[in-house]
Amino acid sequence: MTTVNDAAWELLRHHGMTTVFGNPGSNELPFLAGMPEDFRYVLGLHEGAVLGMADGFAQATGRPAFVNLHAASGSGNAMGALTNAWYAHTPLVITAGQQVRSTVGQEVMLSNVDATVLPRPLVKHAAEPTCAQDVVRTLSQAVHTATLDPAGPVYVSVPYDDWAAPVGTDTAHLLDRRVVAGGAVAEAEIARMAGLLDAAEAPVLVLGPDVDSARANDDAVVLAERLGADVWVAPSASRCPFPTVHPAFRGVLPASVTGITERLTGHDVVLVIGAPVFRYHQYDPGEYLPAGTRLLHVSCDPGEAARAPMGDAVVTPIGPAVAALAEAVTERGRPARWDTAEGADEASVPDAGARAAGGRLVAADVLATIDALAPRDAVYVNEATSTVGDFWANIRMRRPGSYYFPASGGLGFGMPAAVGVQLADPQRRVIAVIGDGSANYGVTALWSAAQYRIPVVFVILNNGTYGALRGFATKLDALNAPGLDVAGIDFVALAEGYGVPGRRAATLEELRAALTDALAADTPTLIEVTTEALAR
Ligand SMILES: Cc1ncc(Cn2c(C)c(CCOP(=O)(O)OP(=O)(O)O)sc2=O)c(N)n1
Ligand SMILES: [Ca+2]
Repeated sequence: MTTVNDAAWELLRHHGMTTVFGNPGSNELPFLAGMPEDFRYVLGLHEGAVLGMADGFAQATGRPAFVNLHAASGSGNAMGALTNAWYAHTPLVITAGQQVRSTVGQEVMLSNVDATVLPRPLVKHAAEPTCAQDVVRTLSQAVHTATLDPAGPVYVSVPYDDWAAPVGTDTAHLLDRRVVAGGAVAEAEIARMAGLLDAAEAPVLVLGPDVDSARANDDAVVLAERLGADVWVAPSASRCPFPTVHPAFRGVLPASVTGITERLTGHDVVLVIGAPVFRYHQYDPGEYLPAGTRLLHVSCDPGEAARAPMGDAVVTPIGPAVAALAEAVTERGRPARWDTAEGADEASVPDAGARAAGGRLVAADVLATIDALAPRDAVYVNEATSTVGDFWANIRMRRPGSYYFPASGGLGFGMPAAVGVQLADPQRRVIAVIGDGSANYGVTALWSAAQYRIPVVFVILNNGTYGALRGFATKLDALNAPGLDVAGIDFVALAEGYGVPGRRAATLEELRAALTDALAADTPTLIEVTTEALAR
């Protein structure tokens, strides 16, 4: 007899989802007991780490990842990580074990009461099948829903007595379904936008994470070069959609209304692709756009397009849209200003003696040192929040899939996501730059990195404080707020406790030596660097 469990694994294999990121409880064991030989289970010690690893893995592969969590308590632990996956448009199928169907109403131990309510509003869909024979179809629906534009997480709760039940007769149809989005670019709208761009005196591009998710970076370069347009990365950047060594690259827009308006002044048409308009952060009301500037918005997400406070938007798949726009606009020739831009592709190796006040290393110099030693195709996972500006000013990124940052700012993404990205892409070295504050939200990922020999280089920038919050406390006149310092944590001891060798670096020489050794190793390393308390 074919059971629901047999058919579920068959469906996951059909979709190539043969890696299970999980942390089990008794509710999950009847499902996991049937795991076939050709699947691998990646255990995370906290569900936030499990989801972060799956998020990194899915973003790096561009394919849906499979997660198995424990009932309500496990799902609840993952909610913080889910905020990032939701805003990153990450395709995830998150399953959670439910108590025996007939006992949930009594709310016996480990009942996930109102299971489909718990993950909302951070999932595209949440379901608990009404009978065992609908489990496999529900999982099939989850895979397609997670994958269709805009991609995103889906949650399925399954009572554990369903797995042994006989599967329904219709399951075979699910294995040969093909479900694709229209994909046809909105030709007329793209043509209209191309016309407006051609007529513009000084167009400018603002590119977001979905350009990198669609691997449309090269077409974005063609579009910028044909238009002779400078390129900004959209604010609160969670991906790198454009090579930072290209002379058109101007940096990341600040996450403030007035800051963005200032940077866009002088441009009569702004084209935003693959990002919401905009992911503001600090509140400083002002004019959304410079007077006379027109904003055009290309998004794969109807929600983004509908809720924007300004601009004309078209909802369409990002990859084909960038290619179509690059094709449609008129070639203007390379602007002279690009040729005077200093060579962006030379490493800036800092003076070895550079020190901040108090003798601590300057974060920018640490980042420049990492950049100088890293492979040209290194992948970075960044979660050091007060030094994001230093990061983008010092780290050169050339290829798609080079940068990941928590898309909703939910900390605890960095270390787990770095493990997931490195698992997805063993050909490229992953370097995680993590603040000492952020590290504590995802530190158990070190254990998974050690257990599965996933060679991430974790660099902890230890300034002993929640630096970004100190920055906000100044802006918000709240410097007497408590809870802003995290002094005295020994990350080398923590790392070694989880099985990852640790090195301390108090000078740039020590950092260079530790980095060189770490990059030569095929196992994970943690390097703890003591840095200045606030970015310059
Ligand atoms: C899960 C979670 N908890 C708390 C915060 C609040 N928070 C916190 C606690 C920050 C400080 C991070 O400190 P860090 O040491 O990682 O980096 P910096 O010192 O460079 O800011 S930034 C920020 O938004 C958050 N974003 N996410
Ligand atoms: Ca810090």
